[in-house]
Amino acid sequence: MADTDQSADRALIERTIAAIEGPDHESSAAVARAFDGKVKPVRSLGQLEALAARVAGIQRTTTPRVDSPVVLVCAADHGIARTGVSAYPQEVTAQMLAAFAGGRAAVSILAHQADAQLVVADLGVVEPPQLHPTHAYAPVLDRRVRAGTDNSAEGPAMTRAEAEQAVATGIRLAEELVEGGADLIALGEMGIGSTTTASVLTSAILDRDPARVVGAGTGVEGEALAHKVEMVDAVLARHEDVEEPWDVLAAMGGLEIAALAGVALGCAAHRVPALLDGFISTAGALVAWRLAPAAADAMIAAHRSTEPGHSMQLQELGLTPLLDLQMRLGEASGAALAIPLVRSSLALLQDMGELADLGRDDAAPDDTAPDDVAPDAASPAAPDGAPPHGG
Ligand SMILES: O=C(O)c1ccc[n+]([C@@H]2O[C@H](COP(=O)([O-])O)[C@@H](O)[C@H]2O)c1
Ligand SMILES: Cc1cc2nc[nH]c2cc1C
Repeated sequence: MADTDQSADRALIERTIAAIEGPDHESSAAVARAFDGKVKPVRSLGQLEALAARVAGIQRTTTPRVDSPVVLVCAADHGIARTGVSAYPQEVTAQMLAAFAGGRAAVSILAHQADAQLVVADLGVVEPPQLHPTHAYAPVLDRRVRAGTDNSAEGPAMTRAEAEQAVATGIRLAEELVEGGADLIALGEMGIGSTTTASVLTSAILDRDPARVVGAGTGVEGEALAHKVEMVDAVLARHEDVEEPWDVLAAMGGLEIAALAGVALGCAAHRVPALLDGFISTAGALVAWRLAPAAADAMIAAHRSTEPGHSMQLQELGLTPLLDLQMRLGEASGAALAIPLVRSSLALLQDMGELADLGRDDAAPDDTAPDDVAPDAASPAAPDGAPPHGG
């Protein structure tokens, strides 16, 4: 890559991080108060009220809207996948890209149900998919940084310049979507072997025991699961001296996770809610938070994946998931499912009647404090100290 491209990537990343101003708590509080005046018992819409208040804070308006949601699936391959850590072979990544584009994958159906546009971005699948005219349901954007990462148990997954390029590519994707009118972006991913990479990053960034972080992924059990934990241990041991966040990302990978970190940063800078899917998408969110803690204020957790590390990530980011359906599919399926919930919360805010109009004067208690209604909206703690690999 030319030096000029590299410095353009760095400048974009710096500019984006500097533009993140955090949520508007006054808009959140105003929305919470507005809900207290609606025709219902106070706080009876539970998390839906907090959800609308959070979107209001992110969009910095008392009239939040989600009219043009986009489901973005970032895809790439992982060198570590060739060490027997997944229940499926690597070529499935490219095959699934064709399935997304053909409109028959789970996320194709769920994005359609949610009236959301599906966009797929190839950050570095080993063999790009063969697409035909019938693959017209969703575009597959060529944003390839390289053809898959290297095996992180043997060396760095990628160079630091490639990690920066992948993050900058994610920022550019978010910017293009926002320029095209997207007012919410659902973050999803596809890549065989990615739960191993996400486990490595989560263990490193949160300083957790890999044995407690690693889960079944696509369905590894028994001895295969023990081998997966050993591989995560091996990657962490191979890079035990790496601490600075960018070096952690480059050493451990992956390309789509780096891009999703960039998308999360871009969303935060452009006041667009980033609706997180499962364990791998949230690994991208964790990287974004590590680079810019305030980016977490623009995130909404769609669901809780069955991967044990996902709950650890969400806790650290201060996020309460909207759904818990024991899903572990990825590809933005859980995020797509939560889009109608977000829209419903905003429709309730906009269209419900007022208790006052019923002639009641016990409408709204005057003790409403923003912290009461949006437990989720509190800023998560900035990463403190210098955990191993955490920088
Ligand atoms: O989102 C999740 O929480 C999730 C949990 C388990 C598996 N996945 C999906 O499965 C793939 C990774 O699983 P694996 O076993 O190959 O590491 C990848 O394509 C993900 O989209 C996703
Ligand atoms: C078939 C299949 C579909 C997926 N979608 C997301 N990750 C996936 C992994 C596999 C194996």
